[in-house]
Amino acid sequence: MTSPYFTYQDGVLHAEGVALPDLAATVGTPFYCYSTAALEANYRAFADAFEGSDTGICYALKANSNLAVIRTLAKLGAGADVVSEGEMRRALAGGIPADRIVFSGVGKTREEMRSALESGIFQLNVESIPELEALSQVASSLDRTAAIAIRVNPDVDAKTHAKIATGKKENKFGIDIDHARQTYARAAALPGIKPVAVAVHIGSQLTSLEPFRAAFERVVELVHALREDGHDIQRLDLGGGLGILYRDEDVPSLDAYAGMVRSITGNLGCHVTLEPGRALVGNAGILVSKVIYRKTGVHREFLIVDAAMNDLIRPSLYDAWHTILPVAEEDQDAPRTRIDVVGPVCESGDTFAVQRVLPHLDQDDLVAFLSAGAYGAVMSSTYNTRPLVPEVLVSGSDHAVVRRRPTVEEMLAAEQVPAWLEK
Ligand SMILES: Cc1ncc(COP(=O)(O)O)c(C=O)c1O
Ligand SMILES: N[C@@H](CCCC[NH3+])C(=O)O
Repeated sequence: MTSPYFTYQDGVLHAEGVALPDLAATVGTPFYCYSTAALEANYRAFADAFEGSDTGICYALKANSNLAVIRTLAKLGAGADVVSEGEMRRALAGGIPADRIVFSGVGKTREEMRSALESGIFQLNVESIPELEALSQVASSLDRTAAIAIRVNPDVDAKTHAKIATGKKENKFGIDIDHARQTYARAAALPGIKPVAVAVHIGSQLTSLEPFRAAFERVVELVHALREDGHDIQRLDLGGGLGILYRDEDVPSLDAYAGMVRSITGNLGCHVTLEPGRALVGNAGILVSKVIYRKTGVHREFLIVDAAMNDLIRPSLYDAWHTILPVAEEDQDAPRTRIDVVGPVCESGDTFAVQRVLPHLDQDDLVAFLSAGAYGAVMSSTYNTRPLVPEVLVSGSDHAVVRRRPTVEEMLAAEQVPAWLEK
C-alpha cells in the first residue's frame, strides 16, 4: 500500500521525485519526510468538500507543527487551531493571520490568554468556569472583549481509542452539555466576555460519521436553546477528528463528512469552524529508518531499527498500526516472514510491530513507516538521549531539511551542573 506521493520508482521508494536512499545518505537516519503535494492535495480536498459554505478551516497544529508544514497550509488559506502560546506563535510565524486562529485547550494560563487577546485572535474556546472567570479578568485588564466559544461535552462515544476520545462525561474536556445554558448565562454576565459560538470536539481518528452526527445534533439543539435565552450565537466550531486510513479502516469520504455537516448545520446561519489535524497531514508524512540488526531469538525474530518509540510513539501508546515498507522494492515472489519490528530504546514497549509479515530485511536496509505525518515528530522526545530526528520537506525533485537533528553537544549545553557539585 503506497500513496500517490510515496511510490516505487526504479526499484526504490520515492517521496514525490526524491529517492529515499539519497535522502538517507544526505540527512542520516531516522528522519521524517513530508510531501508538499500531499499536504496541498489534502488541504484542497478538504476545502473543496466545503466549497460554498461559510466555513473556516483551522488546521490543528498539534498534529504537526513544523513551520514549513504550517507555511505550506497557510499559503493555501488555512487558519489554525492552537493549544498553547507556543503553537500560537508558530501559527503566526508560519504566516497564519491572527484573525484565523482559534485557541483551544483545557488549561490556558492567564499569560496565554493575555498573549492571545493582544494578538487579536479569532476566538478562544473556553472549557471551564474558572477559565471563564480568569479570561474575564484578563480581558478586562486589557480593556478588550474576548470572543468566545464554550466547548461543550456532549457525552457521545466517539468509538475510537480510549486515549484519544474526548467527548464522554468522564473525559476532562468541555462543559457538560446539560450545564451549557447556565454557563452561557454566566459568561454573558461577565465583563470582557462575548459568547458568540459553541464548540465541540469528541475525539480523534473517528472512522464513522455517526458519533459526529450525534454530537453535532446535540450542539444544534443547544444553539436553538441559547438563542431563545437571548444569546447571539453566530458561530459553530465542530473540532477535528476525521480519521485516515492506516490499515484497513473504512474511513468516511470527505464528501460524506461535509454532507453530514451541511445537513445538520446548514439552516442555522452560523459560520462553521473545522479543526482538522490528522486528515490534512497524516498521510503526507513518513518516517524513514535503517535496520541496525536482525536478531534471531529462541521464540521470535526481531528487526532492530534505528527509529524508536521516542521518535514515533503511536504504536507504543495506542497500539497503532503503521504500514512498514522496505525502501528497496521487494520482489513479489520473494518469501515473506513474520518478524517483530523494534527500536533500540530500553523498554519492551519500544515495539513498532509484532509478528508483521515482511520480506527479508537485514542490516543497513531502509524501511519506511507510512502515515506518520500526524502525531509523529510532534510527539517525539529525547528519551535515552536520542536527539530529535530531522524533518525533510520534499517538493517535486527538491528537498529541504526543515528541522535539523540537534547534536548531543547542543543537548548537553542546555543543562548545567551546579557549582556545588563541582567541588
Ligand atoms: C480541540 C481539538 N481540535 C482539533 C483536534 C484535531 O484532531 P484530529 O487530528 O483528529 O483532526 C484535536 C485533537 O484531537 C482537538 O483536541
Ligand atoms: N496523539 C493522538 C491524537 C490526539 C489528538 C489530540 N486531541 C494520535 O496520535 O492518534
